[in-house]
Amino acid sequence: MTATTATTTGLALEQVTLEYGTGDTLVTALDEVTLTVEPGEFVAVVGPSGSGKSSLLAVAGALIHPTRGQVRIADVTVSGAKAAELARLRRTRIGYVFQSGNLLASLTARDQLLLVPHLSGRITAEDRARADELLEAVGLTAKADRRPHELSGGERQRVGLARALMNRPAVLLADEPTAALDRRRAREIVALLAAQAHERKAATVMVTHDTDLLEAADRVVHMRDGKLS
Ligand SMILES: Nc1ncnc2c1ncn2[C@@H]1O[C@H](COP(=O)(O)OP(=O)(O)OP(=O)(O)O)[C@@H](O)[C@H]1O
Repeated sequence: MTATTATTTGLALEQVTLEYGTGDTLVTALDEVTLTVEPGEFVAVVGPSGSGKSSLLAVAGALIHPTRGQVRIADVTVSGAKAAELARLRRTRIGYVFQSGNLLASLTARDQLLLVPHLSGRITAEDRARADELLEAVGLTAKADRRPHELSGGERQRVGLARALMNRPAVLLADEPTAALDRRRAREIVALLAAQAHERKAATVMVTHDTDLLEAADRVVHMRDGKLS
């Protein structure tokens, strides 16, 4: 097994199997999935409901240990890591973009971003500069002081993307990031995600069931019954 382990500073899943339950209730959510995503590469995972897409992201984001197989995130082998190391890995090397932004209602757009360094300790001048740079990158400089209810769905999702980039993630994971958006805004967010993945060299995986959104991806992989093709 070690001889075939891929080396990448991005994301590598090697023959990953994830099972839920046991016996009669056993579900194989991921079935020997192998996937390598290089830094700066944008991979779309498409597949029907229940095919294992969210399970793939949970494993790739070090949220769930696979039943079998290896996951490497930015050169850290997840199976060998202790809980504290995994928590640090999630906080410092992985960015998540959620379906509907997952913003805190009481915080301005800028403060949503500054919450990331705040949770790791303290906010530095460099963090403030980075937050402003990221808000500019997603086209929200003029709306940095607005709270979520003062932003459109697409704008909220842009804030979610900028927040996911705050910790300079090696791995960027997006779970149906366009679910709450109309077609035009969905395309805009995916284009922005692709551009940021490339520019910031994040190994990026976007899960979607929308085959209209695949043009922006460098690579498309299909998931069916827990298997990738
Ligand atoms: N905690 C769990 N316990 C038991 N089975 C689960 C659990 N989570 C997911 N599953 C099962 O694992 C399989 C894959 O689920 P998963 O959520 O990864 O699919 P998905 O492709 O993301 O689906 P959707 O597009 O509907 O979100 C499904 O059969 C699902 O019912």
